[in-house]
Amino acid sequence: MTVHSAFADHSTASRPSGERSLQVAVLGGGSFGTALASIAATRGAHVRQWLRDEQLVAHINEQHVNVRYLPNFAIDPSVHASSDMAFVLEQAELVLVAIPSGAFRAVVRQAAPLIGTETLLVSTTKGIEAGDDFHLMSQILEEETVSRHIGVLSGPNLAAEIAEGHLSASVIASDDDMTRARIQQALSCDHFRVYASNDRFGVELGGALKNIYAIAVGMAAALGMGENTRSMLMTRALAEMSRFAVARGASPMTFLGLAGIGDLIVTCSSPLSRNYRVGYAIGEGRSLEEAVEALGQVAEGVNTVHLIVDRAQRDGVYMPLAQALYQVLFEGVDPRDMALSLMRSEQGSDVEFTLPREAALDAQRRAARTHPNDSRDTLT
Ligand SMILES: NC(=O)C1=CN([C@@H]2O[C@H](COP(=O)(O)OP(=O)(O)OC[C@H]3O[C@@H](n4cnc5c(N)ncnc54)[C@H](OP(=O)(O)O)[C@@H]3O)[C@@H](O)[C@H]2O)C=CC1
Ligand SMILES: O=C(CO)COP(=O)(O)O
Repeated sequence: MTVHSAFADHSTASRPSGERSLQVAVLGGGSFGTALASIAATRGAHVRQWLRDEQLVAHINEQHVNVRYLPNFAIDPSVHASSDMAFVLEQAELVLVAIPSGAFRAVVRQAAPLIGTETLLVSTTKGIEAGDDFHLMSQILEEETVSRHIGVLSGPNLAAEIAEGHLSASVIASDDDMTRARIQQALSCDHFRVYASNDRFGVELGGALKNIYAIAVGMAAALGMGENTRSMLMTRALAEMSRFAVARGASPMTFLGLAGIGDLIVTCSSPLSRNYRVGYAIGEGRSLEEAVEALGQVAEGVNTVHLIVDRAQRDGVYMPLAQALYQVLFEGVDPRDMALSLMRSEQGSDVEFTLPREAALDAQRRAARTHPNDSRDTLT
């Protein structure tokens, strides 16, 4: 097995000198949690990482490799893994939570008694909690802990590429300017940049929503659809994502940034994305269950699509791509039939923030009334 030492290669240039070390806790031993733990350590922080698998804990501490999630990369040797939550959180000033959405609340609840009002608390998870309440991860952090410094880290961040030292960037979103600035200090290094945003809700929704469309694009790729198709899907996905997020109070501008279009591009383009891989497998003819089982990790988009379609229906937000994916994944609709039906659906406005969708549709209705024989109905 070749173990690259990209983290170590970049550490010397990045480590600040003469500063008191920040105490960082990472909850979660998956690939992103591990990559972030290593980055924080190369920046000079004292890093403890919590995971529940004792064998993996021992391996990380002895071999400095996460054999399950990032087998080919050397973790900064100062990262200390443990399955003891109290030990990991003892004195932690910054806590990064990298746990899938299905287990997020339970883990945060376990950590909560050890988190103070001044602890910086950041979710890296791109999902939505199952249930009727439509809770994002940062809302869970707010509900379950007393921390006054809550943030969300999201962006085009394939963990394996970060681990390899590929130049990457992310967004820290928080209402609190000190939280944003301190996370930027703690995590930015020669191969990882961290930009700031005050639209926590928009950044978080961007990360959760793009997973849905990565499944759809993976499916289209496996079906042999071309680059025009990919581009159309991604751009219309962006329209849908921003429509949904804006209806829930986010800024449309956020979707022009790293946590919007940036993350959509990477997740819809790379077989390293778990969501893309699930879509690809389904496009090749596997069932959803087979695709998820073969992946062996969590593809958040599978649960997110269900929650988004439900919420969009209740709130009256038009989301044809998400709806179509839902029907393919859960109602047995053939993806090719679905593609044709989408091609025959309404053609509204390109960018709704310049030409509102209703205005475009209204003009089409008037044209259809005054020139009924010019073309087929575009509003079917
Ligand atoms: N991987 C990536 O490229 C990126 C991921 N993200 C986001 O970050 C989040 C974390 O991702 P990632 O690091 O890849 O990890 P995963 O989503 O693969 O999660 C794996 C970690 O969570 C632990 N875990 C799962 N269920 C539980 C539970 N019930 N109790 C305790 N621990 C549990 C796993 O433990 P065990 O091994 O014991 O099951 C493992 O340590 C994801 O939600 C993802 O959306 C964001 C950017 C990039
Ligand atoms: O969020 C990611 C990249 O930014 C990783 O996506 P996946 O969860 O699909 O692997």
